[in-house]
Amino acid sequence: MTEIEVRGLGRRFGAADALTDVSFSLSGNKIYGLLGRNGAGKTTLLSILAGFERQTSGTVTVDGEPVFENAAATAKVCLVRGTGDATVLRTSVRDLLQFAKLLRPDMDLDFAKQLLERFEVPVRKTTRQLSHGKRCALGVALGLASRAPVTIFDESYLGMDAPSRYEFYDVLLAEVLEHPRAVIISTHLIEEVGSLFEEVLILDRGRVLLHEEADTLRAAGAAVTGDAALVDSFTLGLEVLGEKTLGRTKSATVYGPLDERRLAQARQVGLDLGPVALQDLFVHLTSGSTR
Ligand SMILES: Nc1ncnc2c1ncn2[C@@H]1O[C@H](COP(=O)(O)OP(=O)(O)OP(=O)(O)O)[C@@H](O)[C@H]1O
Repeated sequence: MTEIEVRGLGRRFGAADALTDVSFSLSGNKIYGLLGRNGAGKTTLLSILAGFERQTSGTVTVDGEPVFENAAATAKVCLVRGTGDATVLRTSVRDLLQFAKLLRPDMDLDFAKQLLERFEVPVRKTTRQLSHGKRCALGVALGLASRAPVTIFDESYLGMDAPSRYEFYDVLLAEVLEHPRAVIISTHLIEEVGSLFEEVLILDRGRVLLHEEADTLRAAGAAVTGDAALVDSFTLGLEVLGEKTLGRTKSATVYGPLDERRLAQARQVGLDLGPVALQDLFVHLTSGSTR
């Protein structure tokens, strides 16, 4: 079971801080969701985690080993970015697989080939000749087949069409059951992929805004809907993340645990209580925080 420790991490680009005092631990073979608005620092963080770039301050360790320029640690991490780093190559997909196997001896080449068939990636074409979506699928296939103890997908499947993305989610779930490992997914498709997350980390302007078990997070809020006056009285004293009013009906998103007394109160006055989607919580927690 791989342990990732990030302590006081900072990354500066010129005069701007992309990451500031980021600290967290990821412990266990889980699927982690990394969320954050555009420019929040997700790619920067993941690139440092994978040893692709160096931090300005702080430490990042995988199983106690610093990552940067440490082959033993970086071998444990496979980062698939965007459309994959193979996009610039003129090699055929088939040759690229052999090359990937040389770099990552743990890679399951047969599994990679199966995935490419499943995603209908033509192996005779060069990576340059592939469509954007097929390049994404190639990156995803290499990441899944890498069997790296820490496998990271940084918006790597966004270019794939919906059926292919759902295939990816299915394969990912089956794969982590059969070969447990830590998987970090950075995404803006929260509604689509959020149900896979076991733990969620939200970055906000380069800082950790929240790090929570996904179930705790989902249970941490509620959508309260009903007569506007009743909703107002029910939510008095609660942390209200957002409200929508349509005529006399109001829906308020509250954040924080609702005790039995509150739940009974809601039922008594006929208010409707629903779970809050991860995406809604994310939008509320990070609204107004771009840079
Ligand atoms: N090479 C670089 N030079 C200068 N600034 C950079 C560089 N890379 C990232 N940044 C800045 O660091 C901040 C974080 O960028 P990053 O790409 O990590 O965010 P992100 O959360 O991945 O965003 P997105 O969701 O838009 O992909 C941004 O303000 C960005 O402009």
